[in-house]
Amino acid sequence: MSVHDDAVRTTPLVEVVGAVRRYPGVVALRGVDLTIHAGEVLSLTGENGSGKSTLAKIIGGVEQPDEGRILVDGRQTVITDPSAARDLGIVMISQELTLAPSLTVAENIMMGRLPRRGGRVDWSSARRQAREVLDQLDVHISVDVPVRELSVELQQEVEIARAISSQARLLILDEATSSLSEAATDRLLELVRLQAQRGVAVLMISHRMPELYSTAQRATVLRDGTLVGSVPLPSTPEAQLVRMMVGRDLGDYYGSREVTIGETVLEVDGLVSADGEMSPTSFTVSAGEVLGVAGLVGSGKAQLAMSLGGAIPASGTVRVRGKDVALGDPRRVIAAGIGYVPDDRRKSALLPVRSVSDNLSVSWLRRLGRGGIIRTSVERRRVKDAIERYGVKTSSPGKRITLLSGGNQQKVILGRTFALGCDVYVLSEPTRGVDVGSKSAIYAMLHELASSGAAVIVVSSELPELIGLSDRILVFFRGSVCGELTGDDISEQTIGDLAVSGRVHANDVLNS
Ligand SMILES: Nc1ncnc2c1ncn2[C@@H]1O[C@H](COP(=O)(O)OP(=O)(O)OP(=O)(O)O)[C@@H](O)[C@H]1O
Repeated sequence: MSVHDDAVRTTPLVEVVGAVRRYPGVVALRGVDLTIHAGEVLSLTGENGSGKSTLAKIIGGVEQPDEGRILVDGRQTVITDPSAARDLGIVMISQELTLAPSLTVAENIMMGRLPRRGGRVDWSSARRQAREVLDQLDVHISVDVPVRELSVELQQEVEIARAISSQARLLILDEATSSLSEAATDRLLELVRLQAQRGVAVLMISHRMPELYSTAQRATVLRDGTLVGSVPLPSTPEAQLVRMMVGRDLGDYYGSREVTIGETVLEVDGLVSADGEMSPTSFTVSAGEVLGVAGLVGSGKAQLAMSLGGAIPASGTVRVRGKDVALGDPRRVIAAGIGYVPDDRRKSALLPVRSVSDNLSVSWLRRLGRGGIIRTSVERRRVKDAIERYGVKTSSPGKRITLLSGGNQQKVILGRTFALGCDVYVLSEPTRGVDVGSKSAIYAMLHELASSGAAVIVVSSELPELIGLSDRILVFFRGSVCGELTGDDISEQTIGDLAVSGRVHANDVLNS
């Protein structure tokens, strides 16, 4: 008998009964129940804004329910704050990093439970324990460097190391894999399975279906703050789970369009990123074409998007409809007709203290400019149209953007960029954090942009998405393009081989 079979017969580790959470203008949870047992991996799924993070925060002590009860080991409990949750063995890892940037890796991992000897902190033991847990995660960094010197991905790994080493009884992962590389994601999921075998309960929020199907034993589905139901995994077909989430069949998920490739719109010649991570790169993209860009983390694909979007210094030639684009300056890049969506929305795309409305209109105003004279009624209508068109879930256009759920923030960024009427769109990880239903709507919009004559570049680490959308795919390996695929040559196998080794293996037959 598995730990899971055992678990479901016993008292749940955590039980939420009738949770209600209201925010100004929105009821995020409307009486939701959830149970999770020791040794179980439970996936919490649902569309953007359906209440998943709110429920996770209630269990993690970050938010208090307005109504409802929480039972831990069958006993009613008030989880007043995250430290009370930690005392109960509940540890949450979210997308927002909670590390102390000026402290070292070891200090962060061991924070709050530094080993002592003779009344003093035993630093050598602390460093050794931190090292051991990083080794488990296969993360090879010095435990003595301050966390602020690490990349976002490595910081996320330190966060995970801290949670894993804290002897948690319930681990909550709120889209914890979204900024991890493929390899790091695989390692984390393996560790999740291992923790569950040891009796730890794991509550996992992710919009990536393959992750849920490979790791969770059950899915609890929320829609608009209500519980739709719980189903076993992996035996529940994906289409059924999606229907529970979005309330309808998604049909032709990636969509399609009549591909009419027109004249060359974008010419890239010898483009090099100043950080040296991308070697000279040349290609063209035509009107009506969707060009996919694949590659592992660190392959140079992110530098391509950032260089084209003006987010990092770069040299070489980029032309839009024959006109040179000034590189390294986001404003001039937009003015030259390139709409860019970066992958790190929190850092570089949002105006965090401003409203949904301001965040939607910021780039229109920049592009339309006209001395800053825009009639507010016109702008209000544009904002309202964009909210409807892109399915942004917000109680009002005046709501502060950071109070929207993560996926809805992403839809605002895409919406404002799509509305620019550019010749070229460069979209880096466009559907990160976006739910399945909205992904499908975004794919339809990408087809629409291409059909209307734009040249679209999609940089993505999700292969099914790239394959479903692209007419042609460039694969990066160690800083350069190592392959260009079209038609039947496009497959997960060929892209994967090129991305990992820079070449196609003998058993992948390429049409030459
Ligand atoms: N602090 C807050 N103030 C106001 N509204 C909030 C706040 N936090 C969340 N909300 C709203 O509550 C609803 C549920 O948000 P929540 O973040 O729980 O959704 P989610 O299912 O996790 O979405 P996603 O998949 O996009 O992360 C949304 O409408 C959101 O805008």
